[in-house]
Amino acid sequence: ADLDENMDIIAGNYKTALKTDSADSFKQSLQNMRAAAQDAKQGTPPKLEDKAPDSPEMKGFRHGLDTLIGQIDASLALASQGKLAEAKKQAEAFKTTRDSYHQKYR
Ligand code: HEM
Repeated sequence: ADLDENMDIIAGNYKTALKTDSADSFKQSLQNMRAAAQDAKQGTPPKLEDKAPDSPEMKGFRHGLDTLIGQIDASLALASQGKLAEAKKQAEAFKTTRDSYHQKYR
C-alpha cells in the first residue's frame, strides 16, 4: 500500500485499540498497525522525494517506523500477559513518536 494508505490503516486501528475493552480486539488492532508500519518502511514521504534511499533523512524516517514497531511489540507483550490496562497506557505513548516524526517528515 502507499504511505498515506498505511498511515490511514495505522490511525484507524490505533483509534480502535485505544477505545476497546477487549484484549483480542486490542491485539488484533496492534497487529494491523504493526503490519502497516512495516509496509510503510517501503514508502517515501512526499517531503523526501528528492532524497536517496540511503540518505540520513530516509534512514531517519525508517528508524521512526522501527521505533513505533518496537513500542507496538512491547504493548502487545503486555496485552498477551493479560495486562490490558498497562498495554493501553503504553499505547498512549505512541503519540509522542507519531508527533515527533510527523514534525520531521510529514
Ligand atoms: C500511532 C502513530 C501514527 C499515526 C496514528 C499516524 C497517522 C497519520 C495520518 C492519519 C496521516 C495522514 C494520512 C493521509 O494523508 O491520508 C499520516 C501521514 C504521515 N505520517 Fe503518520 N502516523 C503515525 C506515525 C508515524 C511515524 C512513526 C512516521 C514516520 C516515521 C509517520 C510519517 C508520516 C508521513 C511521512 C506522513 C505523510 C504521508 C503522505 O502525505 O503521503 N507517521 N500519519
